Amino acid sequence: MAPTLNGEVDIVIPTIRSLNFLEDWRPFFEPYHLIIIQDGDPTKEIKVPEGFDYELYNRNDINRILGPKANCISFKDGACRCFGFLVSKKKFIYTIDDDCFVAKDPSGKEIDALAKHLENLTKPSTPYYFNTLYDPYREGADFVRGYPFSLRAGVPTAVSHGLWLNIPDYDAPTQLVKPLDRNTRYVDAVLTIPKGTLYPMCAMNLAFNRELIGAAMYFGIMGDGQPLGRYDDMWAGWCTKVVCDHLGYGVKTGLPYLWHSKASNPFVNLKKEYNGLFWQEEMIPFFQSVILPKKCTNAQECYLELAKQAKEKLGPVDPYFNNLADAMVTWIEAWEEFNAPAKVKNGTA
Ligand SMILES: O=c1ccn([C@@H]2O[C@H](COP(=O)(O)OP(=O)(O)O[C@H]3OC[C@H](O)[C@H](O)[C@H]3O)[C@@H](O)[C@H]2O)c(=O)[nH]1
Ligand SMILES: [Mn+2]
Repeated sequence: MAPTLNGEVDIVIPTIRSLNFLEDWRPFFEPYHLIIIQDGDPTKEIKVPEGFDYELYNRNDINRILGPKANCISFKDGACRCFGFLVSKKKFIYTIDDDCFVAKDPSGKEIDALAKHLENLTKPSTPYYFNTLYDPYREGADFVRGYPFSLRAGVPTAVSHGLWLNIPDYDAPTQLVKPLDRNTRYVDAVLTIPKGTLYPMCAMNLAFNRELIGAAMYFGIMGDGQPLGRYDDMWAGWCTKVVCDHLGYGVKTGLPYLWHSKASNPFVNLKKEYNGLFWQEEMIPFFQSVILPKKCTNAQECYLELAKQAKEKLGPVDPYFNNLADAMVTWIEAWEEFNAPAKVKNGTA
């Protein structure tokens, strides 16, 4: 188990509701610093349970801190969470939704999701050759026969994507036709997503190495005033995976699980994600075809190149993508304002 890295971790929570869920996480989260992004009406008071060390930002704060660049941070969408990624100074970020609670493993033991994410992030990934016994660095497992020794050191892990029991993260059409579906299947595995493969990244239980990939973990312009919503984490997932593949970092998915307690309204969701259901048939082939030049040697440089290609290739699909590409550039400008560009070479920050 990874050591407690509480000096190197920020927990980022977007919220429009109450933060009572933190009581459930208190044993695991109390040693850590929270960055709370209050979305929606800034005059509404958000109560944080006693005993937590936190900073809280509402829309007025975001506008005051970023000035004109604030227009790259979404309003009335969970995508606002990436402001927390921007202002953090820590090496690791864990982001969690406010309707997610502590899950139990099949033995009935409470799952310390954050500790498992930190373990995932501090152990290597294996994107170049699939290990059929899954995570080879796990206690009681290893590389199987036929696995090349030249690849057994693995690569640095940039993203740890956790899963959810109970309410599954379905898109609106699926949720509308299968409202009673509950995820009861606990799969005891952590997989490295192979190089060249994209995946639908969900932000409700997500951790990443901010120094390696933070600059590319931008959640786009979604929600209020935008023709797209609920594709914030999808866009960030596609961008970060392409950047990780280029820079030689790994992305893991699987354990840890948490308990997703609440289904959002599928009718509201359908309106938010409607364009995305069509556009994803264009967005995904775009990311599958992206080639980043060798001169891009860190996440910021890769991301600016991605913004350029997204404007060229997706702008003709809809003018929204021109605005999104511009917002990606603004994000990097803000990122570099807040963080002296981390010159990351060979995966060590
Ligand atoms: O306008 C908003 C709406 C929500 N939030 C915060 O975002 C978190 C997710 O919200 P919620 O749990 O209601 O939505 P889900 O459909 O379950 O979430 C999925 O889709 C949206 C996101 O991508 C999310 O990561 C997915 O899990 C929650 O903390 C809300 O308080 C907001 O800030 N502004
Ligand atoms: Mn939810």
